Amino acid sequence: MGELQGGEPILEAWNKKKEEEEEEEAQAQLEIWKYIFGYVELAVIKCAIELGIADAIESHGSPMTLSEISSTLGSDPSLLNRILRFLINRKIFKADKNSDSTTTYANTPLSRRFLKNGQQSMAAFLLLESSPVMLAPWHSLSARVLANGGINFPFQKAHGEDVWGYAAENPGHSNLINEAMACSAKMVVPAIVEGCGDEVFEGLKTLVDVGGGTGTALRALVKACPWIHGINFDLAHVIAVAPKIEGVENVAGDMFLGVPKADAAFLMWVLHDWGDEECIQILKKCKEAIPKENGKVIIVEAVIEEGAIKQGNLKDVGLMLDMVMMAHTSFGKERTLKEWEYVIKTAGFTSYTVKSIDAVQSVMLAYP
Ligand SMILES: C[S@@+](CC[C@H](N)C(=O)[O-])C[C@H]1O[C@@H](n2cnc3c(N)ncnc32)[C@H](O)[C@@H]1O
Repeated sequence: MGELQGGEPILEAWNKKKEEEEEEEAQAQLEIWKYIFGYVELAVIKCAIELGIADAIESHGSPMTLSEISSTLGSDPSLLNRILRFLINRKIFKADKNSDSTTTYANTPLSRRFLKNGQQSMAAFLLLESSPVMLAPWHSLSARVLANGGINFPFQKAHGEDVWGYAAENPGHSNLINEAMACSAKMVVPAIVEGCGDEVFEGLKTLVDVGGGTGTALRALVKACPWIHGINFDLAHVIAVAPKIEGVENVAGDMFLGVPKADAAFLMWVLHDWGDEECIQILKKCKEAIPKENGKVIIVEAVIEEGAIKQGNLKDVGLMLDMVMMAHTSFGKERTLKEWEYVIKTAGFTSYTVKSIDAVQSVMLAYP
């Protein structure tokens, strides 16, 4: 009897463990397909953007039937039906049965991110990441990891030069990058202004956006803070196609050689493209460009922090971006707060603060 009483909990624990293992096995068998066919989502969404499905529904102004969408797009209705079925299953579009039993298709907040234009459009970003140029380097990621300190950069291996050199020589790809960055800038700048705009921008007369692309971030910033004169600073091939924006001056140059003088320097999604040594050089050039007494460098980047600053899904986006940096740049990476502190302090800044905003990135203010 004594033995049985002692044996029961052991048996129970053994059964529970077995059940858990079986559950994990079943889950793994389900999840594995997600990874095997992971590319399907990206490819079908790219197809939907190229077809202009969300745009067609949006300009129609109300939900559309399959035949209406397919005649607007000039597409094969049965193939389009299968594309829509896939995207509806992922809740990217919505389907409703009407009283006359016809089905109509509508946009959702998510499908509106795939409109070709508009404040919330992220279509250009998806088209960049799914372009053959950006997909090719992923095939050499393992070679990069095995390089053991040797030079084996996936982007160079695929295209013969780094991403910025390639962009300078391929205007089509450069445009894709500029448009993708503009999508993200349109989303992030309002989050910065809302999250900590007073502290960051008040009192600034001039602000230089280093690696500012075609000026989308400054366009939004000078609109929100009209007392600021913006200097949009980027490589010559980017500035050559930057539009004229009221309150913003376009300046071409190389941030490793020098940065135009201003009350503050703004660096959004620039430092993550570079290794520590390069970040320190860029930050030193920014420090030379701002006043010693009250200048600051505004760094807008993800902070990969173990649970502390950015939680949940946004943390996962930061980790995905880190993989993107590994595939697309030579030494770029997403950094933990400790790693940011290292580059900021080594570049000669005496103090810094970090603000969390409603975006993948946080705002770090570095003071000389
Ligand atoms: C990832 S994009 C970020 C663009 C913009 N800050 C944003 O967040 O939308 C990096 C930018 O750095 C620019 N860049 C790269 N090397 C540069 C250099 N040596 N000097 C100035 N800008 C550079 C690129 O042309 C590109 O516009």
